[in-house]
Amino acid sequence: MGSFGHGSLGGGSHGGARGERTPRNANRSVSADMTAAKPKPSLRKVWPEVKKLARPRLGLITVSFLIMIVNRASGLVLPASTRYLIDGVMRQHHLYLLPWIVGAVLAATLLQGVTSYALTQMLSKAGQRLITDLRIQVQQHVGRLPVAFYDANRTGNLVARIMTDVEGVRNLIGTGLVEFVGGLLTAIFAFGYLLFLSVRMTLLTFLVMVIFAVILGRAFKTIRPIFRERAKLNAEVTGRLTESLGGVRVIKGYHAEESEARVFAGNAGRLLENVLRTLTAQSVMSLSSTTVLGVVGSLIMWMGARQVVAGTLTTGGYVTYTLFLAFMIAPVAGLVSIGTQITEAFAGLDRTSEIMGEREENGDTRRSVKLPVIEGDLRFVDVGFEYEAGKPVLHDISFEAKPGTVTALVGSSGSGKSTIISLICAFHDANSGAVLVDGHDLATVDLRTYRSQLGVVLQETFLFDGTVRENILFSRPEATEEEFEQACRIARVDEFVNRFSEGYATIVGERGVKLSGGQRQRLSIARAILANPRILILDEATSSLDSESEAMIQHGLSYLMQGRTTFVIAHRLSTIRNADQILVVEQGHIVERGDHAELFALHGRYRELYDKQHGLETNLFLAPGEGDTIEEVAAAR
Ligand SMILES: Nc1ncnc2c1ncn2[C@@H]1O[C@H](COP(=O)(O)OP(=O)(O)OP(=O)(O)O)[C@@H](O)[C@H]1O
Repeated sequence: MGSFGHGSLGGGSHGGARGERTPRNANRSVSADMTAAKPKPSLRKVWPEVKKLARPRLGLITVSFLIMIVNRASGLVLPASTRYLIDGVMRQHHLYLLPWIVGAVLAATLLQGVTSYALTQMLSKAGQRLITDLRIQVQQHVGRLPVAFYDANRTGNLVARIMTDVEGVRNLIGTGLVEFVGGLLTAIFAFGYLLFLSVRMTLLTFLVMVIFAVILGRAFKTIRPIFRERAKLNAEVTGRLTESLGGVRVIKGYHAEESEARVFAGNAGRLLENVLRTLTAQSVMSLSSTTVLGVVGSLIMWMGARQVVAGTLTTGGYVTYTLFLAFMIAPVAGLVSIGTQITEAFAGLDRTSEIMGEREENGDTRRSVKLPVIEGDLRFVDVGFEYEAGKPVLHDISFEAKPGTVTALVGSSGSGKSTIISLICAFHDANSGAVLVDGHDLATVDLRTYRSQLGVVLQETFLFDGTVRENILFSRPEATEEEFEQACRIARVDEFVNRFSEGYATIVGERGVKLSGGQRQRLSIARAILANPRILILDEATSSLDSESEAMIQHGLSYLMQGRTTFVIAHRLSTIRNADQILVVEQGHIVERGDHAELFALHGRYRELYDKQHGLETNLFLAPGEGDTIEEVAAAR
């Protein structure tokens, strides 16, 4: 049971923690698993995203470009000066030129160094800041997505979305961009100068380069989908790994380490295959660029030497030409690796924009009703609900829970109890009928104003690997020390915490592994007491805690329930007996309703469940008051 998420959220604006169940198909309104194959990213598709990112940084980008022009132009002074050095100084003995040439080269090199430094400082840092901004944005957005989205997407996948996918933009705004545009600029400068030195040789070289560019374009086309697949694979591998590391107790309990290792090895192998494919493509590219270099080099040698002999080109002109050619070709060849990086960046950006396009649960324009402090009157009016189209889970559910009353939901497994609770938490919207809170349709309510009045205590307590104090204050960080201590006292957290040497500063371990089940429960009750919700959801533990813990929890719970509209997925007989109304749910219908005495006398489904459970419970060590026989209870009524 308890499949509406395992978070124990004591109020606050949190939308619900990720449950640990296997993902089932999502609500229709939410996209299916985002790892599903999507068309490849294209510049046109991600361009709006690139523009959005670049706009606030236009000043920085413009200044960087100006610096880049200076940087690249100064880099060409050295090769350009060779011609004057050979022809003027060495051959014609114009020694007076030498200091000028050397001075110019020194100054240009210095300028190049300083501008390179400035560029890296400005752009790399801007790139890293951008990554952080994006991560924060994506995380916030993901936090505001509906529960159905989480059901359809694996946790590890979402982690990859937030942490890895955005990293690629560094290559767009940061160093990748500098190298790409810088390389292009150098190539253009060099091309102009080459034309000036020899039109024929340059045009021929250009032709070879164009052919190379076409090949390169083709290669990129093949390589891009492989990169996209890599991101997907990576997310899958991380996803599975996160799950199996989190479920280590079950894995060890079933001695499934080896099969997990096999799954991981298989996944890692698929990842390797993908990387190898891109490496093959990359090596083909670098092979072709080396070939181009060789072809062009021989061509220049052939034609240049003949021109020098014929007297149409000076020796200095020839040497300078060769140097410039290298300056033109090197960046073009470098574009190969930068191109790969930029392709990766596009793939990442595409995935980021996809997730940012998911509608937030509070994003519906209908959600405009801001709730004041509510009474806690909750009504279901002919509510129908289905997770998947055509497979209704709830049918015509109608009931009212008056402020301050306790409503217990009972029924067999899979009957729809958790789904009713999910609708109360507004994790899903009703497909037909309405859920009303103090008369307001929950589908029109601003979720922040509603959820802050909702408290949830689940059997699977959701704890962070922080201190006891942090975990309790999670529901209301601004609570005073007095309020905090009072909540701990009522929930009897103080009793066990005082025995810890670190007290409230004790670290609870991931998911609270360093606490016992009963201690975790008490902690989550303190959290809910602190949140002071108007509506309280309790998902009772099925496993019996020892009677002492049980009694302690019961004490906290009965305090917690006072004056709040409470919904319990009930397993404890005491809770069921004391509930103001019991709804018996079967196959998505409420088949019986009433209090314990009425339903008990009815001899229907409730009586059947009750007898069965009571039979079970009498075989257990029970909490005080829980072992009464049916006759006693009936007589007491
Ligand atoms: N996210 C989901 N996607 C699709 N179907 C779902 C989803 N969650 C629940 N269901 C289906 O809805 C039905 C009702 O499930 P629900 O969890 O509400 O039952 P339950 O009464 O709380 O059961 P239990 O006591 O075992 O937790 C079941 O048939 C279940 O398979």
